[in-house]
Amino acid sequence: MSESPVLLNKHEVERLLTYDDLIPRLESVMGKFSKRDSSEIIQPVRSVVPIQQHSGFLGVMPAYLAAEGILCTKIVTFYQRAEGSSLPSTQATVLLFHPEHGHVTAIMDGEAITAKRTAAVSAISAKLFKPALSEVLCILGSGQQARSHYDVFTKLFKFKEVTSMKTGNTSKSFKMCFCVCDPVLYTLQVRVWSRRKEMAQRFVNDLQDPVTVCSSVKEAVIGADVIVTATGASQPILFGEWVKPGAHIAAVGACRPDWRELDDVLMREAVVYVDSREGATAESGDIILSGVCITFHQYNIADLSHHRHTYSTPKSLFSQAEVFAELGEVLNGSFPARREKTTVFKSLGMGIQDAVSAKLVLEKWNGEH
Ligand SMILES: NC(=O)C1=CN([C@@H]2O[C@H](COP(=O)(O)OP(=O)(O)OC[C@H]3O[C@@H](n4cnc5c(N)ncnc54)[C@H](O)[C@@H]3O)[C@@H](O)[C@H]2O)C=CC1
Ligand SMILES: O=C([O-])C1=[NH+]CCC1
Repeated sequence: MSESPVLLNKHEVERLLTYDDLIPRLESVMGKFSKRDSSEIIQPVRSVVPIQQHSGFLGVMPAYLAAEGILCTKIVTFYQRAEGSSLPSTQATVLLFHPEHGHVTAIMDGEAITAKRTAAVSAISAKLFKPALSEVLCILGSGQQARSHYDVFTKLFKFKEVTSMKTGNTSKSFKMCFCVCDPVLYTLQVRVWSRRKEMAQRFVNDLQDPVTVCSSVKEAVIGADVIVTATGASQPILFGEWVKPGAHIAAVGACRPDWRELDDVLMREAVVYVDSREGATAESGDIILSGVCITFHQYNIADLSHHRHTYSTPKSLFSQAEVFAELGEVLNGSFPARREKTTVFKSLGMGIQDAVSAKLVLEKWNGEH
């Protein structure tokens, strides 16, 4: 007879799941996933049931990680809620199974896992793609994801260190200049925007450090080095013309094929990374619907020799934004991190991320009992 499953509530999961432990596990599993070279990791694209009547969706996200002995599924619902609704728009439960015998070993809250693992993956993208000197972080949205992103981004990137030079006397007999490498700490500036300013203000009131509340997306993003989009928007809210060249955007919302957070200009100009190519091409409106304009100039070779073009009118086609690489392909060294460019990391969420998070929580809980 199998033992009863361990039951862990949101409070317990939040306590046990720390970013310091989680980030290396996510980096490792995403790097392995992107190798696609074995049956070691199985993760189908999320199955989604639309609940049209109530503007919601039910998603099932299974994953099997043979080497780690993890068999898991998350069941998640996500809804488009009215502003100020007291109900969470993303709710989830994670089940861990015994891979050999098939019984359920743990049932745990998936809201905390979803909030933390999504933010941790965005933070990994920022580590790889943000400009070297990043001083301004902008968060669009003020819900659960906005908060977890604030927490992990300010934990990891709170300060940048630069070196200052000092001169002084070292001995009585002669004067000498010496240099001291002194770390100077600059506080990362954080800006937040939300559809209703009072929601952004409420978000800020819960924080210890100063954060600027902005009245418009444009005001919030101009000059920002790192931008997190974590909204329920279904139409673009972030426009490429406002984005500082070289900035990094972690795009977390718009997880339906007909939803957008980012406009075509941004999708065209940025180098686009995703968590999973299959997930992104099935579920991301920012990728599926973004019209990238390709212009062809056709020449007649014979006429070229006389310096005349047969077709002087360019012909244009529209195609989807190109996915440059998966985050895991950068983590495993197959693709470069093009930090010098404007970069978008389009996150949809992956079952393997939930699976390693849940395993970590269970290990920690087992360690305490
Ligand atoms: N990539 C991933 O792995 C995950 C993505 N998500 C997605 O991230 C987004 C945020 O999720 P949560 O923070 O859990 O939701 P939430 O409901 O806690 O926060 C949503 C925020 O978006 C704002 N918002 C809603 N509709 C908007 C609109 N039309 N225009 C501008 N702002 C709007 C709300 O005011 C609120 O600030 C959702 O789209 C959700 O589906 C959620 C979990 C994981
Ligand atoms: O990965 C996830 O859990 C979700 N992505 C979009 C909504 C929920």
